[in-house]
Amino acid sequence: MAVLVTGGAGYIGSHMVLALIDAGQEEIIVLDDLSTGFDWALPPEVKLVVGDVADQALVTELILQHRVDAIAHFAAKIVVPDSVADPLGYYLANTVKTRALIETAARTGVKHVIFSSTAAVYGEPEIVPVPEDLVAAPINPYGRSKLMSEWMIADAAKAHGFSYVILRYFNVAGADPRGRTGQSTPNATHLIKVATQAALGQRSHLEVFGTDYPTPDGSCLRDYIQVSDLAEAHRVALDHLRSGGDSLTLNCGYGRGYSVLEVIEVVKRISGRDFEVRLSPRRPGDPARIVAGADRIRAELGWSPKHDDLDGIVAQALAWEEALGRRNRT
Ligand SMILES: NC(=O)c1ccc[n+]([C@@H]2O[C@H](COP(=O)([O-])OP(=O)(O)OC[C@H]3O[C@@H](n4cnc5c(N)ncnc54)[C@H](O)[C@@H]3O)[C@@H](O)[C@H]2O)c1
Ligand SMILES: O=c1ccn([C@@H]2O[C@H](COP(=O)(O)OP(=O)(O)O[C@H]3O[C@H](CO)[C@H](O)[C@H](O)[C@H]3O)[C@@H](O)[C@H]2O)c(=O)[nH]1
Repeated sequence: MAVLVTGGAGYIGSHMVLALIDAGQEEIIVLDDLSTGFDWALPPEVKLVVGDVADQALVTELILQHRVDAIAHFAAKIVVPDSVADPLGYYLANTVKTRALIETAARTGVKHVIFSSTAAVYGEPEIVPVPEDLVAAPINPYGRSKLMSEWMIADAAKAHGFSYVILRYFNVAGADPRGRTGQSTPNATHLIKVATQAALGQRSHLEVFGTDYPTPDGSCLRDYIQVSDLAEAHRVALDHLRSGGDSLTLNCGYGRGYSVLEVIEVVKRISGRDFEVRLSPRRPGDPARIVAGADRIRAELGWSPKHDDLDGIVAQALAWEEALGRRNRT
């Protein structure tokens, strides 16, 4: 039984590959077009195929040749403000290409699919922490592109007899505690990554996008989940499906929100470095607060996070950023 990991050379996918290896999964095939991923993010024993998830001939060949029983589909475009500027690009990358992949999976008899969805499907939820049953109402093209894919996967699973787990990630942060991989995208936009770069002097300053939100300090609230805990959620989801478990849609978060200003304070404290913070206008597409209702994944999969600690997440992000700086200098 082999697992096809699309987008496995990216940030979260490369942590999933490590989680699978650590759990003894023998055959792992990564399909990645390296648009934002890196071949060096993968251990040498993992087969990397450079290609597009929508290349149905290639994906069919990989599935049949390696007898793939499960696909973990990470490959996507992921930046909320970019999706506002380029909605058609996001619908192509995240919806149209997912359709092509799922069609290939259905035709070739793949049994299980794990899909990377997002808290962005909830939009501006009225209930926080947000439960999975809340009607999804995304407020940006990124969230809509992912919600459409969720619907396609659920419909196709019923029609074609595969099972799935849709994981709705909240804000993913941190790095492999053993330093094997981390978030490596140049010009990244994610708050914790940007703040650690500012702390290390790799950026001149950090902008806070919006201080007039209806939150305690006026900046946005997010639920930051450590990336290896998230990868472990995928691994237990795979075990669940392989042992005959039902299809599920689950939030991945800790159930606690931190504001942008709080995160910045933690980065300054943990790094011991001060940096310039500019208070700027709101960024398009940002919801004010989004925090996971986090009970269902524990109940359904027995998932038990090991890194639910913002200080630790920031320390990992700093360590990875320093390692990346050394790598880029050599
Ligand atoms: N980072 C977050 O906070 C976050 C939150 C919620 C959901 N997600 C989802 O998690 C998944 C992984 O995100 P990430 O943060 O690791 O991003 P990433 O950009 O590091 O990884 C995406 C990977 O997919 C590859 N890729 C993109 N399009 C492809 C295609 N058509 N064919 C083959 N490979 C392709 C890229 O090269 C990259 O390696 C995405 O689906 C994203 O929407 C991320
Ligand atoms: O330099 C920065 C970067 C971010 N922010 C703020 O920090 C918060 C978090 O922003 P990120 O860009 O780190 O993450 P998002 O919440 O926009 O989105 C992330 O989490 C979402 C789920 O909540 C989606 O899944 C998406 O893929 C993923 O990028 C937002 O309020 C944003 O405005 C800043 O103030 N300054």
